[in-house]
Amino acid sequence: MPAELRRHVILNVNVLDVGFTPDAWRHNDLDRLAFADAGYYQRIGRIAERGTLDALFLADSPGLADPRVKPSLGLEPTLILGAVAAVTENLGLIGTASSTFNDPWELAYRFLSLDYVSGGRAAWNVVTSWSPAAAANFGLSELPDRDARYRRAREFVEVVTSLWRSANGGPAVEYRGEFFDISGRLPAPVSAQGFPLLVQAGGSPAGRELAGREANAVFSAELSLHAGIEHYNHVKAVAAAAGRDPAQVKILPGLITTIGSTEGEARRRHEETQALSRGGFPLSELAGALGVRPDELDLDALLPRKVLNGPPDPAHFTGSLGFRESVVRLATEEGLVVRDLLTRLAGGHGHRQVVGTPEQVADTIEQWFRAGAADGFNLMPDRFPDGLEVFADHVVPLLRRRGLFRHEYEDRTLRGRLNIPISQPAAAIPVGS
Ligand SMILES: Cc1cc2nc3c(=O)[nH]c(=O)nc-3n(C[C@H](O)[C@H](O)[C@H](O)COP(=O)(O)O)c2cc1C
Repeated sequence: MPAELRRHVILNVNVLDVGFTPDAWRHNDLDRLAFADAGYYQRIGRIAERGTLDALFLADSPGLADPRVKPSLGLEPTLILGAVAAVTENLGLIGTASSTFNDPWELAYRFLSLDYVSGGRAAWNVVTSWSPAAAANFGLSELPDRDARYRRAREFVEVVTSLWRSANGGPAVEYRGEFFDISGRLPAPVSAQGFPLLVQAGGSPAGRELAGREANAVFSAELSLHAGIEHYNHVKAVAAAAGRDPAQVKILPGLITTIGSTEGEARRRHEETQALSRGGFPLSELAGALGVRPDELDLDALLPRKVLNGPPDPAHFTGSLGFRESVVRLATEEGLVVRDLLTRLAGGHGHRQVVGTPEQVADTIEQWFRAGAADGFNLMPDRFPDGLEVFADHVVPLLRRRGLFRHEYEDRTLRGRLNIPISQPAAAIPVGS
């Protein structure tokens, strides 16, 4: 099929906890520990496949979150994705793993094995992470600064992709870098799609650079169409400058959805979840994302100058610069006081949110896709599983009718569906250039 006929919106479902509104776990209808059960992900995977979604996406934070904020248990993503693979046939499987903490050989082995057993459906989402608690779990006294994390990420990606290419008789890897010194090859077989796709999340300049040079897809956080277009064009331009086809890097912002059969019903559902919030948490989360203390934010005032001037020390502010920029831009463009900003962010996630009917959700998706702000979305339903069910059963048919989404899976591998063939090995890029 010609490439232009295959071009449609890419839709992944991002499964975090019991849903994306921060206090969804307090809802009486939900099992707050459901996400500590592999069957939970399998049920969601089946719904996603019913809606012919591209992939199920899992974040990862290899450290304990504050249990006073929400239930803090997690299961390792590639293992859960293996369980989802067992009950699905086509759904892609995207797992997040940090390049700051893992070992590249071990990670390459784990993801290629997942890719093989799933029939070529896996992707690795590379992140550089932000949590000092996670760093301590890996024996680091502090989180390395952003520059060092991204230097390591570039080497890590190069080693992992070289190892994937070494599988099944490919060339052995001889790598000497600032962080890794490796002679090796992988014992795993190549998969039906060759090896996993590479996704990236992190919107700082270094993050966008890594994405444009290496990634097949980017999970971004964008609140306005204008910012979305800018990010989209930036990453595509980096890809072109690196000698890549810009169409080979797909931009997928997060999209939080609260859907009702009428706008009023959607609003009531949204307000019901908001009402579960017990204060404190959203403000502390926003403060952390901005790099200030909660008491430095006045609920009835605009963001303070200190915030607008940038993070106190960009090298040591450990949060995501991409998230931060997205939130500050929204507040300044729309003149929001902190209280209104918190409502708009539903907890400081920095992702676009739609509360409305299936038509309104489809309209947003179509608008961003046609405006060149997104190749698709990482969907973040307010609650699972019903938030995804209503998307699969009511939004997907609308997108199909508009010619924006597939009616059935056209290829069993993720690479085939996204039309991303394996490229020749890229020319080596000197570290730090
Ligand atoms: C959309 C998005 C999703 C992210 N998901 C994760 C994740 O699952 N696990 C993690 O450790 N870090 C995650 N990060 C955080 C980044 O890895 C981290 O903040 C890092 O410092 C780089 O972000 P930056 O380039 O935006 O500054 C995510 C960041 C963004 C923007």
